[in-house]
Amino acid sequence: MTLSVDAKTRLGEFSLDVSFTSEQGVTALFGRSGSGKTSVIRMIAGLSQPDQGRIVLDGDVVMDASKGIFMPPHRRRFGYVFQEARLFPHLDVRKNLNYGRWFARKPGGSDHFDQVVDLLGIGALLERRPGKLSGGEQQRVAIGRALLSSPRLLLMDEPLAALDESRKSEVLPYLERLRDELGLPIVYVSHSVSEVARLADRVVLMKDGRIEAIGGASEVLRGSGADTREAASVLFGTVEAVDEVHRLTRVNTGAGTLLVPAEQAQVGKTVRVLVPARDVMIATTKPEGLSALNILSGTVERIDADGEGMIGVRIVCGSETILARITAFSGGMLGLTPGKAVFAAIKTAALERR
Ligand SMILES: Nc1ncnc2c1ncn2[C@@H]1O[C@H](COP(=O)(O)OP(=O)(O)OP(=O)(O)O)[C@@H](O)[C@H]1O
Repeated sequence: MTLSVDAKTRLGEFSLDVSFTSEQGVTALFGRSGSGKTSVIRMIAGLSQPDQGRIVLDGDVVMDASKGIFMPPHRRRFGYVFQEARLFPHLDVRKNLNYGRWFARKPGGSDHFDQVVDLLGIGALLERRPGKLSGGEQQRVAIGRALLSSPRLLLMDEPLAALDESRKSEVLPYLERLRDELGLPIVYVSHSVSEVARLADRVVLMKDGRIEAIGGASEVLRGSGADTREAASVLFGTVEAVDEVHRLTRVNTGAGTLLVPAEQAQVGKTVRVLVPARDVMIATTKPEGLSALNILSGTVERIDADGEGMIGVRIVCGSETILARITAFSGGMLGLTPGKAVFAAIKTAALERR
């Protein structure tokens, strides 16, 4: 599957000019509020039309401004999930889900219905109306409704943004299952580093209506997060052991072995570990008597000042690069320069299941 998007347009004062391709898996459109993410996903969906450009899915031209081609949204067969679930309040969950099937060119049979219901864990909710569901449950039903329209591509615009933290963590594993089990390409709009780190295969970083970077999640989040305060490293690793007593998981990564809070990981599974740059401390001698569980040795590769009194220090640890964000003052005190041997003490690392 290849989605190629080329679009140039003016929206009032705002000018948008983007060009990217998205392959199989999850492509995140990532960036600060107002960077243009929603505008791009709306153009892909056919809910708005750019002044210039072309949008093609696997050779099927859904929009070409120069040729006057504009396929209406329902003919594109792209599923769309919004920030709010937008379910029909007077219909129960089953009928809301069936509404999606009416839009399918070739609706799947009851097997497909059961598969989607099972994938999203909504079997017990079928007879309830949306008013009797939590926000997370409503969103899972909305995703189910989109899937039952048998889309060629799923577009999701901040599907977790309206949920509180505990609801977000309830829905996230279902999004991972979607990604891993259905093989349906997904374009996912988000401004959350942790969501992107956890879900995205490829990240399109947007700023002021332009694309600032495109690449793998680790590369883009480490290189230049949408906000440098949120920059983070994403390390891929394998679960080596789980310590249920201390609720810790030992993960082998290219940077070394890390102990990460999590008690439900499966030994042998590939996982992602998110290390926020602001939670990495740097020492020039191996620290002792420190509460941080993970201390990695490495070499400073590069130092970037952000103009706000902070520096981003890229440290090569084994085959990985970890980003630390510390004050320029501390950097000066430690005499950090490229090539210097250092220790990175990681205060918090979060396991992002894969
Ligand atoms: N129809 C429109 N007319 C005028 N300006 C618009 C229109 N649609 C969007 N904009 C402007 O375009 C800019 C980008 O908006 P957009 O919603 O795409 O950003 P975003 O990155 O998705 O932001 P958020 O995360 O807050 O949803 C904003 O400044 C917005 O005000």
